Amino acid sequence: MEGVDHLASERSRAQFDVEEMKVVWAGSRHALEVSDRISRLVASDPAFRKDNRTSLSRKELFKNTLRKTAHAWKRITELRLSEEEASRLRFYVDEPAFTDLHWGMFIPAIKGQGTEEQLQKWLPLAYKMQIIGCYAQTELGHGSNVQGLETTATFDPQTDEFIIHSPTLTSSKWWPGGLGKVSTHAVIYARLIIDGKDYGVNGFIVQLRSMDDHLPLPGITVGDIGMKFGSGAYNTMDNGVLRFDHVRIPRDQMLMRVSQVTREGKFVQSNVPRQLVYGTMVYVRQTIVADASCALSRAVCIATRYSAVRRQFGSQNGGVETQVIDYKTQQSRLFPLLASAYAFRFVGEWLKWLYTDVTQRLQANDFSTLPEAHACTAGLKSLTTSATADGIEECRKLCGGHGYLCSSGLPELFAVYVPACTYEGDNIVLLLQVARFLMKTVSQLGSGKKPVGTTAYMGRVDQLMQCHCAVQRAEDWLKPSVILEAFEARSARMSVACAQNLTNFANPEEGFLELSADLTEAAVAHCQLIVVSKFIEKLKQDIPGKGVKEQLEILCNIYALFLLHKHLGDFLKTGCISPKQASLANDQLRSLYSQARPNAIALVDAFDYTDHFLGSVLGRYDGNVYPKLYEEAWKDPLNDSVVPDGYQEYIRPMLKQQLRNARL
Ligand SMILES: CCCCCCCCCC/C=C\CCCC(=O)SCCNC(=O)CCNC(=O)[C@H](O)C(C)(C)COP(=O)(O)OP(=O)(O)OC[C@H]1O[C@@H](n2cnc3c(N)ncnc32)[C@H](O)[C@@H]1OP(=O)(O)O
Ligand SMILES: Cc1cc2nc3c(=O)[nH]c(=O)nc-3n(C[C@H](O)[C@H](O)[C@H](O)COP(=O)(O)OP(=O)(O)OC[C@H]3O[C@@H](n4cnc5c(N)ncnc54)[C@H](O)[C@@H]3O)c2cc1C
Repeated sequence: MEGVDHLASERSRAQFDVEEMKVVWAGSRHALEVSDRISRLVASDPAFRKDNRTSLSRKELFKNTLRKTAHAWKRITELRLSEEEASRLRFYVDEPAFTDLHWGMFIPAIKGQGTEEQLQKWLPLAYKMQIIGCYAQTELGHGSNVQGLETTATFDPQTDEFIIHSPTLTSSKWWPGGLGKVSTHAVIYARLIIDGKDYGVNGFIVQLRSMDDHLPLPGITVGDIGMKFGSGAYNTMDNGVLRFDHVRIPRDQMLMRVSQVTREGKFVQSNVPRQLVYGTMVYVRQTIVADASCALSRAVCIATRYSAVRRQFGSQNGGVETQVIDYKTQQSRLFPLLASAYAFRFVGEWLKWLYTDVTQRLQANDFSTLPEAHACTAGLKSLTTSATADGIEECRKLCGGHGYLCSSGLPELFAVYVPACTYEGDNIVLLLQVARFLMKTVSQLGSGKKPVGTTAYMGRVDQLMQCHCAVQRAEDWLKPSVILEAFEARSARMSVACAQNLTNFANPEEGFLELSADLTEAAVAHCQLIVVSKFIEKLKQDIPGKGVKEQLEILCNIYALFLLHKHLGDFLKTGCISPKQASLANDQLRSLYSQARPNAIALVDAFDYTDHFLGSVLGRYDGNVYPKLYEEAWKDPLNDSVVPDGYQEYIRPMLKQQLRNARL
């Protein structure tokens, strides 16, 4: 029935103030106001319609994206939206596009690695979109191994230029989003060569296309790399291939904050660490963590609402059947994901703070926290994107058969999201970076250098190697100190075990390769500890609103105990908890699911997603699923005609043949 809220009774069961929870989710009252206003603006604009994406051809899809991005830019300028509002608008338009890379990587790369003069020259053009840029680092032959990039930038002292060249097929730039068909400029990464000497990989601004007719400039070959996973999905993006044939650019187009090349061709290293060349990746990894909570919460919102609508079995005396959300198995799959969405939100907030802090320190030439910022952004990007990709797929299964329909919104969400496990650093490669950081931390423990920040707990390693979990009753697992100690002990013991095993190898690098699978597990344990501890820290804040803090406490405990249950092997093997304590944790978890159950719908309402943004018949706010699913099916282009195209050519002759055979 139109206009009826089928989930009203669910909403009436909520034991907390949903409006206040919306503020917590958004980060502040101001952020909620902006987000709410902009999401409604996008939802009410027919130009941002997105329900037809899966039936468009690649060319139509791409042109449609160009139209939407142009319309979005028009609205941003007409309404004079602030940077924050404009970024929310792009978010709610919900279509991967070249603008993600322009605003998300090209501009940050210039900001982070350019000199003052370079910022003055390039940023105004980029901010007004008078140039459109992308981030061209990855090549056909190398993505993870940035030091293995082959594109060269050779300094020519005669003309005061760099000659950008792709010496091999594998040196072709491959993957950059926005490169294939749109970008006029790129920040490219190439090996700096002066007088035959290789100074490693640096960033350069290169114009790719003419500002008059958009044709590639001389010496440049550029195009799209082809269709990607899923229909619609990430195919709105023109991931590209790019080759240079001795393309000349002025010397002042090398990004020179980290290192400079003088007019005489002298290489000068600033007093900033070389790793700042990788700075844009640190920035984007941090935004990807925040984005993980958005993608996961969206899938969870769909699966939770649908689980309350869907009924199967359990009818007594002709009464209504059981809502599938009431099955404990459904709860044990769904509620940890709901809790993870909140956990990732808060760790994302914290990571943003860490990133801002490290940026301010870098400006004051304090580089001391850079290794930690790198390890945290790399590790949390890996942890949250892997969990989110798996979580979206789990939500699809939680919705049964209907979850497989594009109209559920889940297949497209999954297809758009999964590359996050690969881009901006393959998740395993990133965990190995965390592992290196942990091994370094452990190796320095006796040296008097006290571990700080997220590894401060390693400073109590002696105590953590000995401690015994104090849990005697299931309720003891609700104490934050108990949870923290278990996670700290597990992480410390796994890292120390790896460090000890490494000493069995004469060559530490060989040892690192041999033990890399164990090392990634230690890295995961450390990153999970960060997420759990930041959730617990969040709960120490003053959180207003009836019942809001209590709900968050339930979610925090679900998150931690679910992880404990999932990684029981780690906790038992390292002797952090006993089998009896593991079973008490499980009892507590079941009880927490029961406490979360009446609040589940309200907890996903707190994400404040419009039906337009969710793009899911199953996740509709009003729960009016069946009539809309039915309606949606008839909109499929296959149903445009009752008898399909191809009947005369293929079906009819086959049927006739069968008839003839039968008569014989
Ligand atoms: C809310 C809305 C948000 C929306 C968000 C949207 C944003 C837009 C998203 C758009 C979508 C897709 C974009 C995708 C873009 C890309 O994929 S760009 C390409 C990304 N590529 C990678 O990530 C490559 C991964 N590889 C690397 O990062 C490095 O090569 C690697 C770190 C793996 C290894 O580098 P090496 O140089 O070989 O380093 P090591 O020898 O291992 O280490 C040397 C030391 O440097 C330290 N290090 C390494 N990286 C960093 C860093 N980034 N920052 C600081 N420090 C770093 C490392 O720890 C070593 O330190 P040590 O010597 O041990 O002290
Ligand atoms: C949708 C999408 C958008 C992208 N956008 C951009 C962009 O805008 N700009 C850009 O420059 N790039 C972009 N990329 C490229 C992306 O950053 C790389 O694909 C990514 O960094 C992974 O590198 P790779 O492809 O070389 O993977 P590989 O490193 O070749 O990975 C292959 C396998 O090898 C494993 N492996 C690799 N090294 C190690 C190791 N040391 N130890 C153990 N295992 C290892 C990996 O775990 C993986 O299983 C994009 C990629 C995708 C999919």
